[in-house]
Amino acid sequence: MAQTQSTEKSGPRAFILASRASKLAQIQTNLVRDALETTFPSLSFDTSFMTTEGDKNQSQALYLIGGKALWTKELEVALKDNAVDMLVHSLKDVPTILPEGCEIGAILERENPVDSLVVRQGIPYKSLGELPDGSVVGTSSVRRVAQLRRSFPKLIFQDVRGNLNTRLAKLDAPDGPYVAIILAKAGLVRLGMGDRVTADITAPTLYHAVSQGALAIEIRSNDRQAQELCKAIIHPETQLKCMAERALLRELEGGCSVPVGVGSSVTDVEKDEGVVKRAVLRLTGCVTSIDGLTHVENSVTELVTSTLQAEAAGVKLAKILINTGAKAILDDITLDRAKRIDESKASEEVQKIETAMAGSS
Ligand SMILES: NCc1[nH]cc(CCC(=O)O)c1CC(=O)O
Repeated sequence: MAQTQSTEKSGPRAFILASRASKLAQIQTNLVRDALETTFPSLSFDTSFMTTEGDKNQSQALYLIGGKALWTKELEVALKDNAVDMLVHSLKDVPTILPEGCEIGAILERENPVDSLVVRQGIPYKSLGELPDGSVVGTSSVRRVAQLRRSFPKLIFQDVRGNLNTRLAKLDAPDGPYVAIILAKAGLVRLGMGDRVTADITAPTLYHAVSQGALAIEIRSNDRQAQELCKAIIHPETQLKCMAERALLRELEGGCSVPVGVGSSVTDVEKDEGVVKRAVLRLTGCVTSIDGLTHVENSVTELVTSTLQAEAAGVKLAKILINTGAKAILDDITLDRAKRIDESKASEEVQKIETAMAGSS
C-alpha cells in the first residue's frame, strides 16, 4: 500500500492535498494549500488531482444518479489508502454522512452562497422576470427548478451538465437552447468569472443549497497531525452555519438531489481564541415539490454555544418541516425517482436487446 507518511525518513511529513481535476476544484485546492503554507511555513504541501464518477457520468440526469458520493468516493478511497492526506471539496458536494474513518477537519470561509442568473452573451435581459414566456433556462438542480417554478411557471427549465466552463460554453453556443443558466455565484467568482453574473437570485425567491459556497477539508479520523493543521484554518462562523445546514439535510434524509433550500446567519458572536463561545444562529429551510406547487418553509433562531448545538438547531428545523408537509413532498420524490430509475433500466434493456438483434441479423 502506498504509504506517504515519512515515518521512517527524517524531516517533516509532506501533506498531499487532493481534489477533483476540474479547474474550479484545482483553484480551490490551491487556495487551501496557500492557506496552510502561510500558516505552517515549515511544513510542505503538495497537490494531486483525480477524476470522479460525477465527472465521468455527464449524460444521466443528476436527479437519477444523485444521492451517492459521486464527487467524493474515489478521493476517499485514496485518502483511506494513505495515498493522499487531505481532500478539498466544495462542501455542497459532500454527502451528509461520511464513510467510516473519514471526517471533516475544517470548513473554510464561505464565498457568497447565493445562486446567480447568467444570461447568454449579447442578450439584454437583466433578470429572470424579464425573460419571455417559454425561455429555456439551464440548471440541473431540482432545488433550483422546484423553487423557481413557483415564481416563474412560464419558463422552461432544462438540464445542463458539465463543469462550469462546459456549462458556460453550452450557454453561449449560437445554436444552443439556453437563454440563461443558473449557477452558484461562488464557483464563478473563484474562477474569476464573477463578471458573467447577470443577477443574483436571492431568498425568498430562491434559497441556496446546503453548504453552497463553502470549502471543506476531509481527513482520516485517526490523523492527529492533519486534525491540528485543519483547526488552524477553520472559519468558525461558516463552520457553525454549515454544520447546522448539513444536520438539517441529514435529518431530511436528502442528498444534493432533493429540493431543499436554506438560508443561515450568525449574529452576536462571542469568541475566545478564535473559537465561538456563543452566537445567535438563525436557520431557514424549505422543501419544495418538483412541480413547484407545494412548498414548506420555516425558521428557527437559537442561541448556540457549540457546533453540536448548531447541529441540534438543524435537526429541530428538519422536524418542524417534516411535520408541516415536507414528509409528503419527500415521499413523493422517492417514489418518482424509483419509477424513473425503473424506466431508464427498462429502456436500457430494450436497447441491449435491439443491439443484440441488429448484431445477429
Ligand atoms: N455540484 C456542482 C457545484 N458544486 C460546487 C459548485 C460551486 C459553488 C460552491 O462551492 O458551492 C458547483 C457549481 C454550481 O452549483 O453551480
